[in-house]
Amino acid sequence: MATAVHHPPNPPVIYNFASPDALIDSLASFVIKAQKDAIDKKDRFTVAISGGSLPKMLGGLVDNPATKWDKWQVFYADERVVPLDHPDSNHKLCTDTLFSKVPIPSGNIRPIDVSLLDDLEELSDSYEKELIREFAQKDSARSPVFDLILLGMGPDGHTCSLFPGHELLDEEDRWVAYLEDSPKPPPKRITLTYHVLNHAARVVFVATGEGKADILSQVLDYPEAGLPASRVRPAYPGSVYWFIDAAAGSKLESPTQNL
Ligand SMILES: O=C(O)[C@H](O)[C@@H](O)[C@H](O)[C@H](O)COP(=O)(O)O
Repeated sequence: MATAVHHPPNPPVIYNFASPDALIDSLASFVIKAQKDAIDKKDRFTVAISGGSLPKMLGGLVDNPATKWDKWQVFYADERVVPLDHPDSNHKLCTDTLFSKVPIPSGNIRPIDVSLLDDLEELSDSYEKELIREFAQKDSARSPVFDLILLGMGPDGHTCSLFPGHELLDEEDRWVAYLEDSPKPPPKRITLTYHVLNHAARVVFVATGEGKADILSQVLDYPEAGLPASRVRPAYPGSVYWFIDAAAGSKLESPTQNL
């Protein structure tokens, strides 16, 4: 009987750009390539997207004829527990910044169920069920394999709503979890867990600006410190990519590549 070979995760690939504008163009090309791979294989493209500065870095997809929006199935990597038209909502941010500018069918975007805002456990369960419908039922998979997860990183090394020292860093069973004590406001959020992040085919982090330089070095040069963003290491053959600009990369010791 053949023995299963345990392959270690692929090392992070770090793409360094002279400016945010150059990054935006290359990121769009990367996303289009991932989209093509996914559609060729299964005629749909599953994407998770975070808030913060990330959505505006996807501007290269607007008016881009290669984007097949009707094939996208979009989930939120994390969401603040607020109404969808609230200024803190990641759905509102992504809609205002990106989705309102492109022909994506509204049914292809999965916001949280706002009838459950008062019950975080029910809310995160219902979002997990959305993922189960998308992945377990369509792909007959035991774990969700997103084609692409697009993430930012906060100044403390958090990603999604996974914060340093928080008990959710050890959540191994849930696909979606909730927290009521986020150190970044607002306090109530739901988030994808590492179970989901580390089963993805591709995770892309985007980090730009001098303000990210110190933490980027800690996350990438000293992964053993275990900051939340360092723990995103998709299982083989998945990969994690970092799209950074020169300012964010100014303190980095790890080797970077041009794209
Ligand atoms: O809901 C959120 O707060 C975000 O999803 C969060 O995880 C964000 O991506 C990081 O905090 C980075 O934010 P910036 O890109 O704005 O630095």
